[in-house]
Amino acid sequence: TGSSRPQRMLKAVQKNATKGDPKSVISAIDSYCRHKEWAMNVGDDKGLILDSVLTEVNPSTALELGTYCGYSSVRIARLLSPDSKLITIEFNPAFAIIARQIIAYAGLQDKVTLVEGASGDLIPKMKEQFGIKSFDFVFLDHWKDRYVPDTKLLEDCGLLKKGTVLLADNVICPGAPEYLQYVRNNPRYESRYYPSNLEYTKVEDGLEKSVFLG
Ligand SMILES: Cc1cc(-c2n[nH]c(CCNC(=O)c3cc(-c4ccc(F)cc4)cc(O)c3O)n2)ccn1
Ligand SMILES: [Mg+2]
Repeated sequence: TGSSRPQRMLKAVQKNATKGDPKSVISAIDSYCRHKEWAMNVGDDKGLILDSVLTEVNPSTALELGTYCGYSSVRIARLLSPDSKLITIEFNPAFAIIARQIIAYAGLQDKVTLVEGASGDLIPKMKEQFGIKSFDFVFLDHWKDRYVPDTKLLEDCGLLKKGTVLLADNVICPGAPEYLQYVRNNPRYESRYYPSNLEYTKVEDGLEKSVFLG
């Protein structure tokens, strides 16, 4: 049995990036996925939009749904203030193993808590298990058909507060049409679409930013 795509991505980071340097980890992954083999990281184009929204929000507590190999965990954690934290949820143990190593290689393990499991099971445990009152920022990048149920779950668990920013990847490709419908027609959200392209391709995609109004 050969290596997996995530394992080859980790090898590329260990070969081409500098330990403790998040920027070099991001570039190593982007270069590998653009020139060697595609992978479902948010990527460098949408990554710039993610960076700008994060800089604007400057979250103390951030949640990521869908870690994959940790590319966006590194993008997010590198921009957090000293005492701020990121909790990231990954469903697939094979992805989680790689993500932990990539996050550690970037030197960001103290800012990131990776939790393995399904979003629907873990979101209701956030308060009791991680002492979270509410999230300032949520990056939705997991199964596209979970965007709506998990947003409703975050609301019902009291994990959103006035001003919480939700940023959703892939609203065009693979697409999250029900989610766009939900946040754009809901008076409790102020939404805006940021056009871009599917990671490492010319295919149209984009991010939807939605501010929870309380
Ligand atoms: C239920 C639950 C689930 C999770 C969870 N953890 N990891 C993920 C990964 C989800 N991501 C994607 O499927 C994804 C796909 C594409 C894509 C693929 C093929 C194409 F042809 C074009 C585009 C592009 C992307 O940018 C994506 O993000 N989900 C975590 C917790 N709980
Ligand atoms: Mg994505």
